Amino acid sequence: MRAAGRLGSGAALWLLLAAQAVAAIEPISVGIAIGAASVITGYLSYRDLYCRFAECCRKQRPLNATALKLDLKEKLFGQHLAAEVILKALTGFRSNDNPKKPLTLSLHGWAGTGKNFVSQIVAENLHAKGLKSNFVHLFVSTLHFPHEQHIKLYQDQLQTWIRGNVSACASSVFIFDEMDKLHPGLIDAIKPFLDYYEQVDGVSYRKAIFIFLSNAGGDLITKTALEFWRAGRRREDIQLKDLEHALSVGVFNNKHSGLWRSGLIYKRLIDYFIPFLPLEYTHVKMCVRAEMKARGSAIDEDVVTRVAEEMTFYPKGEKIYSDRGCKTVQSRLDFQ
Ligand SMILES: Nc1ncnc2c1ncn2[C@@H]1O[C@H](COP(=O)(O)OP(=O)(O)OP(=O)(O)O)[C@@H](O)[C@H]1O
Repeated sequence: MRAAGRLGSGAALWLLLAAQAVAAIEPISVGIAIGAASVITGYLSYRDLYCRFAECCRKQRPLNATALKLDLKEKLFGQHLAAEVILKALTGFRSNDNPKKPLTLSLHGWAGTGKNFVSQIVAENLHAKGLKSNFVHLFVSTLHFPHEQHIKLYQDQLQTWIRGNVSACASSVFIFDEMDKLHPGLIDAIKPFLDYYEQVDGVSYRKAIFIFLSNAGGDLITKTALEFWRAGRRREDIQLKDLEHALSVGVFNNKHSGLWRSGLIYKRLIDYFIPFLPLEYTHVKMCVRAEMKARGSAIDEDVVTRVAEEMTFYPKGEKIYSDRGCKTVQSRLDFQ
């Protein structure tokens, strides 16, 4: 939808040069002048101009894979599997102009290992406003679906909400936190949207992204990490194949996973089960340093050590993994 037809290129150039000349004299006029010239010449449509001020869902906004890779490398600690799989899954999905189904990721791990944190990074790389974007939607089980007796109502609301939002923006992102606290069966309401249909009631869901976050499977992930540690093998040697299948089966058979006997698993509609490994003492220290940096403070290694040593580590004998990951680092830092 163009605001005006294009003028001849000579006239267009003249108008832009005139706008620049005005800008040199009076900088405040620059936006208005260039904006007006652009609209008149057809270089910018009303929509382009509008999108400079308001958030727009740009269908073809490319994913900057380099920026995402850098974010994951620099900000996410101790999660080599998650970083690798998320980068691959997102770049593959977004570089495909014609995906056959929406991308569905299921993130698993104990508290404070970075599942919400990574969702935030992903959201920011997909939509400039990140979690605050109108096209990124966060559902929290205990907040949005608290009562077991209202499952049917929640299912209807969820379908309506997702349908409405994908109609408005095909590349919408939906994040479901606390999946392990979701009533069994509820999530199956969105199964038709995750399937390989070209359209459902006139809406295509194929460009949307669904991310599930869950503590379910955390024990299984810890067990594998511990086996590697006890065998003297490097944490970085743990591969997705060491965990992914066991994770999907474990979650499918776990009544408290939100995906118990779920058609999403049965029909293989979840593209990746992504394990978040339990965090070690060194990772906790990295989190403390990152938090200090974010607060603009100088890194004080004594404080870093003090905060890390205040955390509780398990299993009882070896004390390798922080039982809350990096979750209480921020509040502990306040007390130093
Ligand atoms: N692997 C990590 N790398 C860097 N920072 C992390 C990591 N894990 C956690 N953090 C820090 O700890 C905070 C809390 O972590 P986060 O909310 O992502 O945990 P979670 O895995 O979603 O936990 P829960 O299962 O309880 O929701 C994050 O905001 C981040 O600052």
